[in-house]
Amino acid sequence: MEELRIEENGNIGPIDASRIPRFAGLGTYARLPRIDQVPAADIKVVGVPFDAGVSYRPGSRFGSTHIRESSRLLRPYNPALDVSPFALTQVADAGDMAVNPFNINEAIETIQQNALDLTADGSTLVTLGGDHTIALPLLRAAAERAGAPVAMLHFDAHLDTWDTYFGAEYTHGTPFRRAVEEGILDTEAISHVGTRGPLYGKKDLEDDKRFGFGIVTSSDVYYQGVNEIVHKLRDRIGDRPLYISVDIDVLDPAHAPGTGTPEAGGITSRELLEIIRGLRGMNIVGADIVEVAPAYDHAEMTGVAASHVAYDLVSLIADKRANDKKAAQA
Ligand SMILES: N=C(N)NCCCC(=O)O
Ligand SMILES: [Zn+2]
Ligand SMILES: [Zn+2]
Repeated sequence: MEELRIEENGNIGPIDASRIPRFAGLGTYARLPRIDQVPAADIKVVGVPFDAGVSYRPGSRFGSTHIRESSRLLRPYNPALDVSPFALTQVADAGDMAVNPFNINEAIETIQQNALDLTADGSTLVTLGGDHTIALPLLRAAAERAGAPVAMLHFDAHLDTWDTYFGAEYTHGTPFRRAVEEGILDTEAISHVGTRGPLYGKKDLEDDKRFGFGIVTSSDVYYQGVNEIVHKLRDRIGDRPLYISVDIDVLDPAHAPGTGTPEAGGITSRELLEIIRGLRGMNIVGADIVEVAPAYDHAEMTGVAASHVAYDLVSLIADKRANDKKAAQA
C-alpha cells in the first residue's frame, strides 16, 4: 500500500493519520519512515531487544516493539514545547539491533559498535530497550562521539550502581558503576532522579555518593516539586554533553506496571514529562528508554508512557539541533 506521509521543510515525516488510519500498516516508532526510506537522518530511534541482564522478571526484550506499537497515536506537533520535531529535523526509525541473547559480553560489544556506526554521520540516537544493561555500551559510544566523558541524568527507581549479581559484572543493576570505573561519565554532573525503595544496605548509598552521583529521590520530587528540581539539575549540568537514561520503572507501578522490577511510591508520568521538558536547550547527545516489559503491561499504559517520553526527548533534541543550525547560519 502507498504510504501517504506528512512532509515539511524537506523532512519526511510520519504517515498521515488523516489519510491512513493510525491502526493500519506496519508499525515504526510514531509511524516515522524507516532509515532506508530517507536520504539521511538527524535523529534515529533504534531498538535494542535485549533482556539477558535482568535480576527479576524477564521480558523487556519485547519492549522496543511494544513501545513502537504504543506510539501510533502520537501527533506531529508538541504543544508543551511548541515544537514540531519531525518537521524541524529528519527523524527515522533505524529498526532493531541484532543482539546475541545468549552472550552478554558479545551483546554489549554489538550494541556499542552499532551505536558508533549509527552515529558516524553526526546523528543522535534515542534507543528503545531492552533492559538497563544496554545503557553501558550506549554510554561508551556517546562518550566516544562526544570526545569526553558525558554528564548523565538517570531516571530510575534504582541506583543501578551495584557491583555484581551472582558474580556477574554486566547486568541491569550494575551499568553505572561500570561506567564510572571506565571513566566515561563526567562525575561532576551525574544524577539519579526518582530513586526509592529498599536497598541492600546503607553502603549502597555511600558507594553511589563516592562515585559522584547526586540523588533526587521520588520523595524529593513530591516535596520540592518539578520546577525546583529542574533548576538544580540544569545548574549542575550546564552545557556539558548530556546523556539521558530513562528506566520506565521510575514511574509508579500505577503509571507503568509493565516492567521487571517495580517499586511502590514512584513519580507520575506527568512529573516525568515535565522534568524532561524542563531540560530544553541542554546539550543532549543520546538517550534511552529501558525496562519496558509488555507481559506485565495493561492497556499499553507502560508502552504509551514510554512512547511519550521518547517523543519529548526527540522534541528536545530536534529543537536544539534546529536552533544550533540556525545559529551557525547566522
Ligand atoms: N535496572 C533495574 N530496572 N533494576 C535493577 C534491580 C536490581 C536488583 O535486582 O536489585
Ligand atoms: Zn529500575
Ligand atoms: Zn534501571
